[in-house]
Amino acid sequence: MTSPPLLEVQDLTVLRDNSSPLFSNLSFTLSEGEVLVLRGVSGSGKSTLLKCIAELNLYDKGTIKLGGKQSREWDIPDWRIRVGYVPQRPSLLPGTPLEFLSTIRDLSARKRKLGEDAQEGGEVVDSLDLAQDWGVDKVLWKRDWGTLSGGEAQRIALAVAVGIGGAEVLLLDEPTSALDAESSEKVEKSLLGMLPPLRGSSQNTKNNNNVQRKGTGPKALIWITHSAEQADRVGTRSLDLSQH
Ligand SMILES: Nc1ncnc2c1ncn2[C@@H]1O[C@H](COP(=O)(O)OP(=O)(O)OP(=O)(O)O)[C@@H](O)[C@H]1O
Repeated sequence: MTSPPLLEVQDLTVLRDNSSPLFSNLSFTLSEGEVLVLRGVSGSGKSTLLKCIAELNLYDKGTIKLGGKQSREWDIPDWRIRVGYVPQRPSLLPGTPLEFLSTIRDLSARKRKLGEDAQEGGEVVDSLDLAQDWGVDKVLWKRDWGTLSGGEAQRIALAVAVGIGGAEVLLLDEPTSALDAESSEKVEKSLLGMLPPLRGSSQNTKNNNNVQRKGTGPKALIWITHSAEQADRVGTRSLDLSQH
C-alpha cells in the first residue's frame, strides 16, 4: 500500500463576503522535500489559503489532510504545531519575541510532538542562534515586536517557527519581503537546507538551488512570493491562485 501524501488539500472553496468564490475546488498534494510556491495577483487569496491550511481561517467547502488524517480529526493545537503558519506582518504581535518564544515553548502540544520526534531522532534548532546567523542581534529579542524593523521581525518570526520544532509543513507568507537581496538569499538557503531530500528526485541531496539538504527542519514548505526570481530559486513546483 502506498503511503498518503504529507499534505493533501481537496476541493477547497472560500467564498468572499458577497458569496462569489475567492477560490473554488482547489486541490493539490505536497510531498516530503517539496517547496510549493504560491503566486497570484494581490487579493487572489494566497494568505487566505495559507490561513485555511493552518485552520486559522474558515472555509466553505473542502478537506485538508496531514499524513492522510483530516485536520478536523486532530486537536487544533496538535494540528497547528505540525502545520506552522508564519504571518506576513509579525510586528502586530503583542510583547517581545522572547516572551512569544517562551509561551510557544510551554505549549503541551509542542512538547507532545517533540517527544515523538525525539523517538524518531529529531533535532531542534536554537531560534536565537538561527536568527543571529541571519544577521539579527540577540538583544533585539527583548524589544517589543512593534519597535523592530520589518526585516528584523520577519527573520525573528521565521527563526521561532523553525526553532520551536515539530512543524512538518511550514506555511510562509512572503517571508523575505522586507529583506535586502543578500539577506533574503541567506534565509532562503538556510530554510532549503533544513528540508529533507526531495522524494523521487534524481538529485537526491540537492534541490534546484544546489543547497545541501540536511533534513533537520520541516518536511516541506508552502511559500508565497511576488518575486519570479525567488520562485525560481526556492520552488520545486508552483501554483498560481489568479487562475482559480
Ligand atoms: N478577514 C477578512 N474578511 C473579509 N475579507 C477578507 C479577510 N481577509 C482577507 N479578505 C479579502 O480576501 C481577499 C484575499 O485576500 P488575501 O490576503 O488572501 O490575498 P493575497 O493574495 O494574499 O493578497 P496580497 O498579495 O496582497 O497579500 C481580499 O479581497 C481581501 O480583502
